[in-house]
Amino acid sequence: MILTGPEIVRQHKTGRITLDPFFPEHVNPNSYNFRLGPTLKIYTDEVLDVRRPNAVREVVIPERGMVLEPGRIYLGSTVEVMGSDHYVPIIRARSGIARLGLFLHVTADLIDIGSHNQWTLQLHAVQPVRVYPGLIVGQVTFWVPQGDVVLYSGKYQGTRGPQESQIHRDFLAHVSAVA
Ligand SMILES: Nc1ccn([C@H]2C[C@H](O)[C@@H](COP(=O)(O)OP(=O)(O)OP(=O)(O)O)O2)c(=O)n1
Repeated sequence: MILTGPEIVRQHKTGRITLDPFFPEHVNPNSYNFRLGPTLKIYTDEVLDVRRPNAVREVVIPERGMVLEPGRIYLGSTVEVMGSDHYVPIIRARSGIARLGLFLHVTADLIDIGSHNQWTLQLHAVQPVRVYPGLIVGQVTFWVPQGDVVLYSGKYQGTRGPQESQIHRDFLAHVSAVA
């Protein structure tokens, strides 16, 4: 079951949903719009490695905008700190952004219950597209879970701004577990 816009507002008022900052005009019929934060991280190596940390450079998106090129992943983040201990958030692009061929995430739309963060966006452009800091790029939906709730306590908890992949930490833990 997905929450409607008015129900998102109600649950935000009671503190069961975090949307910070909150703007009433960002409420949609069944989602809440979020904005693109001011910084992007770009991997500097051509070949990425799941076993190791991958170096990034950080850029600030100028007010005049920045063109995202195809063939790269740009890690951005939401301006808003969002989350819920009661509902499952799923993030999507706004359709106006999708209609320009800009992906907001690369197959990672699911947010854990209990993840209260500025979430990381994996921006991927089909053709060159100019973006601006604070652009209203995406929307978050909230879904009613069924079953016992276990709150997220993973490696990205408490983060702010774009976060590069930490999957190498899993790999090392896995290797030492099976060795
Ligand atoms: N596009 C996304 C998707 C997820 N997240 C955040 C919120 C999620 O609760 C957290 C972890 O997501 P996953 O469980 O999908 O990722 P991992 O399994 O890699 O991380 P962990 O081991 O911490 O669970 O990352 C994010 O910021 N941006």
